[in-house]
Amino acid sequence: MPQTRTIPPAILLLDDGTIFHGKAFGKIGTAAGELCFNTGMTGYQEVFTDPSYKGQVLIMNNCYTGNYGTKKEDVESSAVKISALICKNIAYNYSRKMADESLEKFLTDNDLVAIYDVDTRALVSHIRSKGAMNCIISSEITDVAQLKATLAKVPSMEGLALCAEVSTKEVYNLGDPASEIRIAVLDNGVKRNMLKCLSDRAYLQVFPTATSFEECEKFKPHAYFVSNGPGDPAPLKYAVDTVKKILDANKPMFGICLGHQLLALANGIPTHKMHHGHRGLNHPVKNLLTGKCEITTQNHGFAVDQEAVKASEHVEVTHINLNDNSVEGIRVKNKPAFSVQYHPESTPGPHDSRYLFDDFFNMIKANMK
Ligand SMILES: NC(=O)CC[C@H](N)C(=O)O
Repeated sequence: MPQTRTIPPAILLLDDGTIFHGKAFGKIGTAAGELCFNTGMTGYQEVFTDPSYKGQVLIMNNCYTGNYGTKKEDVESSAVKISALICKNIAYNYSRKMADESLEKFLTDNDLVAIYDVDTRALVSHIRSKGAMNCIISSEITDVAQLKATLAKVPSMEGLALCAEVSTKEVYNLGDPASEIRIAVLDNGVKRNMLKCLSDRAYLQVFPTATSFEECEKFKPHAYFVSNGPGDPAPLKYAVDTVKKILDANKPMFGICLGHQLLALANGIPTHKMHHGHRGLNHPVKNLLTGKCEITTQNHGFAVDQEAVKASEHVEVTHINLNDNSVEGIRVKNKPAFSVQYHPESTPGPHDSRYLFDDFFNMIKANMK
């Protein structure tokens, strides 16, 4: 006899009052956050564990999620970081020889509340026209008034500082201590593959997000790496201060995503909340220094102000997004510092932009002479 499952219903309520009904998946419970969508067809496990997604409820645009199960190594941090998940269809059965377990088991082990059988195309269209907004999902509460009251207490992503919640609490080292290059990593919620791309070629000391420049200097680093991270970059005054000191000391610096936004803020260039962000694996970016196009992995809801970069005496745009012309990369004139808004470590995603790690190491070596 084939086993039958009883799948409890679940409800999704948006800040503007829109309701979607679906089926429960993962943990039976209630969870809330800011709605965002990712257009990638693969890489769900890496996306769910990317610490930059802290505080966000993720819609997967792909019509099926879970087809290839999950694998212990395919994570970008120690646990799932999204607040909740919305899918069209869930694959209970998976097929991949190398997989360890099903997505269902992985999400239940990670206490993640999810809903599926939702018209995700309609939901994404809604966000694309109305903009990012908070939402709540529940598979335990059916009373809409009660859900509305809980949702009203969820803070807005704008102005929210979240890095301290996902950054390392302890300083630790990675890579070969005998390496000629030492890099101080400011962990704002760093993805594992960024650390791998760096520690394959250097000895790293990884610091909690709020570590001062003076404290990092005790490691005697040749360069600084400022990582990705969740939330709004604008309230992170401590990190902006550290980046300013890195620049004042003429130390080579590479920033990714939140690290890019911090480099802009340290140069007096503001950031703003985007209408609905960029999240996916196929965003076309043009490198203005080489004239070449690269297909990039992205995950951000804030952006660097385009006009302010253009007007800046100290900073120039190096990369632009070919979909909307937004700023994708900057460099500081006369300083060894650059950053990109997208994810060159690209797990998941194409490897077109890995050359940026070569650029970083070449810059460090030139600076050591
Ligand atoms: N991946 C990231 O570092 C994201 C940066 C920032 N939290 C944003 O949403 O724009």
